[in-house]
Amino acid sequence: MTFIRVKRYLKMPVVRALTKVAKKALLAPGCGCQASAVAVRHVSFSPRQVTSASDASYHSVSFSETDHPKVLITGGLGQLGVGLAKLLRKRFGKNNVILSDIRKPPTHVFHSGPFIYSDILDYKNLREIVVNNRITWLVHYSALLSAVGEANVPLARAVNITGLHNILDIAAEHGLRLFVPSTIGAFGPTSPRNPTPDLCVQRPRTIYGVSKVHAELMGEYYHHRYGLDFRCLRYPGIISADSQPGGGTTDYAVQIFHDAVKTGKFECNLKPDTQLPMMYIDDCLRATLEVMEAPAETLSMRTYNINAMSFTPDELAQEVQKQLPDLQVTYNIDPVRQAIADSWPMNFDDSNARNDWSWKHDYDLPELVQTMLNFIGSDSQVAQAN
Ligand SMILES: NC(=O)C1=CN([C@@H]2O[C@H](COP(=O)(O)OP(=O)(O)OC[C@H]3O[C@@H](n4cnc5c(N)ncnc54)[C@H](O)[C@@H]3O)[C@@H](O)[C@H]2O)C=CC1
Ligand SMILES: CC(=O)[C@H](N)C(=O)O
Repeated sequence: MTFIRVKRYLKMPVVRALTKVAKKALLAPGCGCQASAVAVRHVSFSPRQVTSASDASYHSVSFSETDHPKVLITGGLGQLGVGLAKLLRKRFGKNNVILSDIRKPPTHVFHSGPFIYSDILDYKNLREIVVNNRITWLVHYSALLSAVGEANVPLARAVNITGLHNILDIAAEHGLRLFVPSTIGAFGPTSPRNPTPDLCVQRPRTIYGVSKVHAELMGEYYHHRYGLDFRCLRYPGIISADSQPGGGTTDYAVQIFHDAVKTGKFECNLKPDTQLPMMYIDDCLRATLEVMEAPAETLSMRTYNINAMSFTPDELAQEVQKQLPDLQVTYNIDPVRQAIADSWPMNFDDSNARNDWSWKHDYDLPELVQTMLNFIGSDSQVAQAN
């Protein structure tokens, strides 16, 4: 039994390739005891993989496409994770989707399905969760977004880059299907901005953007080198009514709705003519599920742009004013966010996603505004009644 497991383990492409590298280093001329210790330290995956050998083979062999996936969402208490868990639980069953984060979940989230503490910087804890829960899909949402990332570069580098390395290694070792979102922020001032295609110059000027280009490239590298089933969508700015954004450049497009309903006044931190690609959360989460379920042969790429609409603060304000004519909008520009927005795409070309796996958005600007106001309006009426 042990023999069979070790054989299966050695058959995993990632282990095979990494074992070769380790062997080569160990067999290099003049390589004695001391040198082998150095080699093992250099190939730092080695201790991680040796200790998880039997579990790794079990998981990679046992997953069948006809089974429901067992999903782990990291960073699940942010703007997107709770909504994604709800959608995936509807499809795969409540107990097949585990939300995780380093924050304490609100009561309604805690009672809505499995929640677990997971710090993506803690490799062993992450591995334990994947093994004990027989995880087959990993949706990696933990990140520091563009504006908060610029405010704390060392933390953004740790979470967005070191954390991603842990995720990639775990996913490769355990044969997981891995989704990592990228962003319009993975492009920079030298990228074509209107429209921005999938493949072009990517020289972002934020730690967030740099870390996301790194994630795209590392995921694709692991896919080609080790067969990791890596899938990635570049999201536009996401707009949601029942979850708050986590400190990005596109956050204004959520805040305007709350302020419009609650105070009738909104102070915008971007210039009125700053055009950015945006999407309603339901479209974003559906796209995520669709690309995760897409047959591998339909994916001509592993990283796709997706888009729904593009607008400026002025255009958004005018659309909101059609419903709430008394809304007053003023502008107080945040230079950090403005500089970031000025380097990002104005329009996103998502034709590859539309052609390859039939991506199609449901919400344009008028439907987005109507939906947001209905949701926030009814919510504030309930709050006032209570
Ligand atoms: N919301 C948006 O407009 C867009 C989001 N994305 C991407 O989608 C993903 C999810 O985004 P949001 O939910 O908006 O982000 P968010 O900022 O709202 O949430 C991120 C979560 O990561 C968690 N986190 C931070 N450090 C962690 C650690 N060490 N271990 C585990 N969790 C940790 C935080 O506690 C937080 O709950 C991110 O990767 C983001 O880059 C991409 C483009 C647009
Ligand atoms: C577009 C994003 O990635 C995010 N909302 C941000 O503004 O940082």
